[in-house]
Amino acid sequence: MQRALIIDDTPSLISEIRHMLKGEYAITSARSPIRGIRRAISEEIGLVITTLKMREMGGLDVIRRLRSRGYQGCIVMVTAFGDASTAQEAIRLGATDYITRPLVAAELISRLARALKKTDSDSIPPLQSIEEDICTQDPEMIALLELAHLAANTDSRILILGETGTGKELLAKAIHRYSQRVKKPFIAINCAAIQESLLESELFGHEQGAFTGALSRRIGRFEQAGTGTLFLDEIGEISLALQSKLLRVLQDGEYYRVGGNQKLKSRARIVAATNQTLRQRVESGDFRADLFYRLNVVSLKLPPLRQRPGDVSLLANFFFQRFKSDSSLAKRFSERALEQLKRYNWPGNIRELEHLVERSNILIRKHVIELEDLPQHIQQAPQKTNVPLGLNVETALNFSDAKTRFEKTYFNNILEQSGGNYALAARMAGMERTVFYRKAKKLLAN
Ligand SMILES: Nc1ncnc2c1ncn2[C@@H]1O[C@H](COP(=O)(O)OP(=O)(O)OP(=O)(O)O)[C@@H](O)[C@H]1O
Repeated sequence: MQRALIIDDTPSLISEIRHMLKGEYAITSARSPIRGIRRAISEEIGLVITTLKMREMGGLDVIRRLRSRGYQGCIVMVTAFGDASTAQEAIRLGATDYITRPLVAAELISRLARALKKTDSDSIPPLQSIEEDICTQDPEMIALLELAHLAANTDSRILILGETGTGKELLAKAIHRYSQRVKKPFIAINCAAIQESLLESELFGHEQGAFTGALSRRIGRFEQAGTGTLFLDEIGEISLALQSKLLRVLQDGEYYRVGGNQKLKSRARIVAATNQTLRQRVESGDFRADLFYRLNVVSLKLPPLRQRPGDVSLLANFFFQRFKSDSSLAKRFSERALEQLKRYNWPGNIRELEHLVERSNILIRKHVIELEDLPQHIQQAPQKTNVPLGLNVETALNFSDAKTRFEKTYFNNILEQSGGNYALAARMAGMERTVFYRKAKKLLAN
């Protein structure tokens, strides 16, 4: 028997619906919308019946959250407060149907059956807007998300630019989710995190015996992506030799596995990202101009967090909500703490803020987190300018904190001097590229 989950906080309505659907569905219920959403997804329940007004969270939010987390089942909204505009809004957000009370058993049963049939025949869930997945109130970001939404529905290649932690991968995933390829794979590869010698086989796969250690045939990311989306992160890091191989795939869609002679075709949509100024790399001859133009059909530049101070409190609250336990109230930063957070430079951008919230949530046993509870380097952050190298580190810090602070400033500055080019920055620092990359990422996230 098909399972159905009723999400509502009034026991009388739950038992009314339960009674009407007895023998038709295996009914289960959740009086907490948050728990209901989790159950619908984790238990893969095919039908969700929700109401509009609940204390913990409204029904429209339930629909929005279910769809933004990839729930593909049928959602029917039942309410006594229905009006045309709420119905339209529910449908726009992804509800399959909308039924107004008082309920009549026969009508409810037939409408649910019709809604389930419609869900089965719909190949693509209703499109929502990218803005709902990505928290922002910054006008520049909102304009960028509108453009991303338009581009998502085309097959154009997209180049996402932005400093580390600004949300490039999140945006790439949202673009995939709002594209016609949503039911196909989304495959990501970070070109900076993989050794140059292995990157080619990661991308294109290899045949058995292609090189020492290639014990069996392995398919690469292009093949895994199929007709889905391939996200090439840190594209600016690939060598000139690999750039020409990539160019060939982008030009005519053809490639070979390493050590193979069977011509393969790629039909994946390419979304690439970089935290470098690729144009400068093209001018300096480090990045092929023809590849740059092939990738840069639509370009989306994510602003750093320090340029969108209005988003700091919005994102902080969003993360506090995410990290809170079911029973507790979400924590928050005090006004003074928020003022300082808005002044801070955020070299690791949103990832750094997310980690700060996660840590504050665990370590600070107060509901409101004060300025004094923030890490020293944030409390003492002067302004949103370049952090000076800081050789006059306060002796108030212990050695380990002072060392971390120095390293963070060093990596931040050297990356800025290299225009965000990890390979160049690693050379300037005299470090191996992948080691430099891993260390920079770790430091700038905290
Ligand atoms: N606008 C946003 N709303 C909510 N969460 C966000 C937003 N932007 C980024 N995040 C979160 O911040 C973290 C970093 O984002 P993401 O990994 O997409 O950044 P990135 O630019 O790809 O980083 P890198 O260049 O280091 O790979 C993720 O956990 C992501 O979910």
